[in-house]
Amino acid sequence: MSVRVVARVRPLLKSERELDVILRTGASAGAAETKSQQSLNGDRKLAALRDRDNVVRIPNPKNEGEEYTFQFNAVYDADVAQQELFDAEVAPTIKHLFNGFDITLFAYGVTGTGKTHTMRGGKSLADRGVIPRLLSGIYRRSRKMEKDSNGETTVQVSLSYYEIYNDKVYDLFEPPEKRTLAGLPLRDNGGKTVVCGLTEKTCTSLKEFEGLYDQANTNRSTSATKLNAHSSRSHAILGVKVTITTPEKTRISTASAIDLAGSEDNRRTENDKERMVESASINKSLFVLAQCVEAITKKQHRIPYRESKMTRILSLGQNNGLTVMILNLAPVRSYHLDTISSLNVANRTRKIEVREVENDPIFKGPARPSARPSMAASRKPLQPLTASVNVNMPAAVAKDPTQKDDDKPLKAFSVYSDRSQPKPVTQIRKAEMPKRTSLSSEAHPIRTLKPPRPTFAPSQAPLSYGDISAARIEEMVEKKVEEILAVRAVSEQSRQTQVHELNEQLQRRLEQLEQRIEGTEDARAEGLSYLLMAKQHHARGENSSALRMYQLALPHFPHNEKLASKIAALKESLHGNSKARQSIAPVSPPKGRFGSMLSLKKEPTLTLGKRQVGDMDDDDVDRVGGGGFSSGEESILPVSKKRATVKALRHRLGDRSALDDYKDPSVSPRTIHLLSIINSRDVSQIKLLKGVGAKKAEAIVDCLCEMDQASLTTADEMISDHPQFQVSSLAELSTLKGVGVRTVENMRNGVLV
Ligand SMILES: Nc1ncnc2c1ncn2[C@@H]1O[C@H](COP(=O)(O)OP(=O)(O)OP(=O)(O)O)[C@@H](O)[C@H]1O
Repeated sequence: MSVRVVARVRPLLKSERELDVILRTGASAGAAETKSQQSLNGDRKLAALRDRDNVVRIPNPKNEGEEYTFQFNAVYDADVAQQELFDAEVAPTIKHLFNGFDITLFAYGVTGTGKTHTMRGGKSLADRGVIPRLLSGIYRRSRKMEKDSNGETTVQVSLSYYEIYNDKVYDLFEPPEKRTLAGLPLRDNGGKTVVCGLTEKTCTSLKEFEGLYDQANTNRSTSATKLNAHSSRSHAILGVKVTITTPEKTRISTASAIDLAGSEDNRRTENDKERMVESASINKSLFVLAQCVEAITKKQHRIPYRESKMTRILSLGQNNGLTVMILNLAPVRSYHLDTISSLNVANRTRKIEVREVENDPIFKGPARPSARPSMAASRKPLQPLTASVNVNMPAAVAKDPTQKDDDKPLKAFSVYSDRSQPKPVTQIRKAEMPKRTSLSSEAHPIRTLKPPRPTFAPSQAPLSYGDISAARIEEMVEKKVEEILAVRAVSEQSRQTQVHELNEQLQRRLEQLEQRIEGTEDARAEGLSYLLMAKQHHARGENSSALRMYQLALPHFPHNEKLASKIAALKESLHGNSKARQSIAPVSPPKGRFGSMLSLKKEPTLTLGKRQVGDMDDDDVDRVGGGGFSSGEESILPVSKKRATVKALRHRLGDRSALDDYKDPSVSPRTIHLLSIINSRDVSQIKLLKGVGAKKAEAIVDCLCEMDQASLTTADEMISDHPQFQVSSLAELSTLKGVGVRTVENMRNGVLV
């Protein structure tokens, strides 16, 4: 089953104007069909609840005359009440939770779009959000279940609540002063990511929950930003563990309700230093989430879950059960690009499949047959007979020998063959084969050797073969089987000990590694990431932000002269010292025989201004807000324009010289010049290239900086203005994030030498 993605458009805030509304909602052509199908499937009530719009339309930022259309499972307009959203999207998941499925509900969207309002909501009954309503539903169902079973079934609800703040995990049930610098570590446990040392509180009623939840929320990191007076500065994850115990079994399932922090465009936030760091961390984790979504939908081998704690915990596409994503949207123009970016991520998320697997119950009492066909399942156990049966053995033999039943041997226990595992069976049989033949009631070639049955007189009991009595045979079989079982038990025990020891060793190593990474190396990594951010800001010409980041890095590298002089230079530069500005300016492209950027055609900038939606190709995925436009069928682009673009591209790719250049950069001065511009990491120059806008230029520089970071190990290397990673060919250039063959061709064609 795929992730269910629903969009919710928030109403206008007091500061916003009707005039600026750019989002439109509506129904797609196939919506009616889907609804009638749902009704046919019998879920009429749910179908009625979900009988609503399913499409969001937003204008093309470059051409207001065109609209992009994004289709979701449902779309909730600004006038939709909390209750309505809950009834249609969350209430139906509760029964799955009680059937042993895990459920994940998460709110995603730009800052100030209503995620916290949706998940937590307000204080009044009508304003309550998804989370308190979910708990209310869980308690109601628990009570009913307990009542219907006359108290035989009990349901226990326990809670954990934590936040991921600056990529560190903190327990929200603990006061902030108890937090450690490194936060709580994560572990992989049977395919699930778990937070170690988290408080788990048993909670017996909604009232108790409200007390705990409200108190914990005071521990959550929130602040006022320019875009939201109560902005969440962290991702908050509430885990609701439901344990259902019946006389036979115990089943545990978990509902995770996640209020993600919102992405922020720092050109609009005017964030201070602290907010900036938070914002960088929030944006990074959301960027990783978008990358994970993209990698999953493109079926890539590597999904970068581990690059952020949030994605590791969310494990989108790896988690079992049901997942519902609520995409929160602001309807106004000031969110235009961010909204398109969110719509794209959500659109891709719809295509992610989640395994609909319920958690295994734990049975009480003796071991139950496994649901999975296994050796244990196909094997019938040894069935010991009671002492009284043993006592009656002679009597049984004394029965009328003509009766068919009497042909059956009497034995102290039955041994059944283990068909799918012939080896051990052969072992048992081998040992007893000659004797067993006489005990078998079935036709057997050796049977002829058996003394004729009628010759057995009652006085000859117990049954004997030669000198060996039946009792002796049974005794031998029993002994042999016991021996085999004992050997097996010993080897199983030693195997388990080995596995246990190995697990412990691995655990120890893991802990050491984690301590290294999260402890001592954490500080250094944090310092390096400030330097990376500084570099990225610097490349974009955002010198004051760059300075802030360098200053934040300083405590991590206190004796680094280069860093100190960098900060001094930036300070001077910001104070208008043109000399200093020159010294810290980003690396300019080499002005060699191929000329400077001045020799570039003026055309790229002009083309960019007039660029139409139809000009977008697959390489444009990250053009807007880092999220990119989906090439999927829901992002509707004018088909004729698409065709024209493809045709033009084919024509260009058909150009021999272009292909030659692609293979060998050395052949064309144009190629070398293009690469020098790219390697300059100068956003202001790169964005002038044909087919590259400011966003794409930033994405390219960010990508190069990240590659630098990957190849850099010291702060000195990081501070250095000499980039480490050099793009050396067009092929290499086409592998950068957000760039593809077509973009490269575009860029190259725009370069004039
Ligand atoms: N459906 C809605 N109805 C009424 N008010 C809403 C709705 N959605 C959002 N709001 C209001 O919009 C403002 C921003 O909402 P909220 O704080 O929930 O945003 P957010 O996405 O959680 O932001 P951040 O990511 O910064 O935490 C709040 O004042 C909230 O009350």
